[in-house]
Amino acid sequence: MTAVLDVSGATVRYGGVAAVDDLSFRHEAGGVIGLIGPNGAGKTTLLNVLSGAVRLSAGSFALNGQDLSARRPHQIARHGITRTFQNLQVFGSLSVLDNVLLPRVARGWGTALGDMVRLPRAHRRITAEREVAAGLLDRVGIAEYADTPAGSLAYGLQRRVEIARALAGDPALVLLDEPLAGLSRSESTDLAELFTKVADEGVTVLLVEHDVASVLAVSGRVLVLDHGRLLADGTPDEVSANPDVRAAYLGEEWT
Ligand SMILES: Nc1ncnc2c1ncn2[C@@H]1O[C@H](COP(=O)(O)OP(=O)(O)OP(=O)(O)O)[C@@H](O)[C@H]1O
Repeated sequence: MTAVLDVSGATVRYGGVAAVDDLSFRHEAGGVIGLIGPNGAGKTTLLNVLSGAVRLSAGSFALNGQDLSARRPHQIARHGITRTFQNLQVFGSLSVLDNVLLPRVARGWGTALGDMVRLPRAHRRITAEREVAAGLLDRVGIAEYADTPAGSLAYGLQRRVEIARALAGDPALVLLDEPLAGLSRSESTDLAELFTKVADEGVTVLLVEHDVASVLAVSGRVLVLDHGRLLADGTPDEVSANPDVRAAYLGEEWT
């Protein structure tokens, strides 16, 4: 069976520092994969690699058997890996629906130009895209805010806008970079439930998050990085019981 994600010997060096150091893992089962580790462990660097923002110094990664390690971010997105960012990236003055519609329409820009001379077809296409975008809002639980300016929503709801936009690319794998940062406990619990729902719908979720308790609660598999290397890999129970993991978190918050 082809792995959804196959990371092999992945290494990123910054000068003398290996932010990610000969990291290998395969993931075939879908679901939510939690990626945790102390500060500076290499989590964000790995996410940046998988989304094409950072190039590997050595090694490779493949999605569904296709090596994507030399591809650019937009190509990687087209091949099925999309992401959200640590800092919210919503267009505050645009409506929630337009935030999700925009990347879908932009993706078909060549077609849009052609459409200018075939207006009925353009109208049908935009109508269809709006329906898809509305469906995405419904999927992430913000359908009622479709016409609201995204910037006026509570922080937790803006996170959902970002997730809807990541899902708009029809990904096989979505990378979430600290989606719970800055949220209240109840907002965190609500949003974390969404990750499980997205995974149940068939999109593999790779979740980087400092809130370890939430990661353990929603992930089927947890990878623990330390100094760019895989320190532990297992179920939430296995990882929680691992003394090396607790030692690595010494001085930092552990659940
Ligand atoms: N652009 C860069 N230039 C130089 N060093 C970098 C760069 N990006 C990351 N690093 C270093 O690589 C290592 C891993 O950093 P990274 O941000 O990936 O860790 P992290 O696990 O995401 O940490 P945190 O939990 O604090 O966000 C750190 O030592 C960091 O200082």
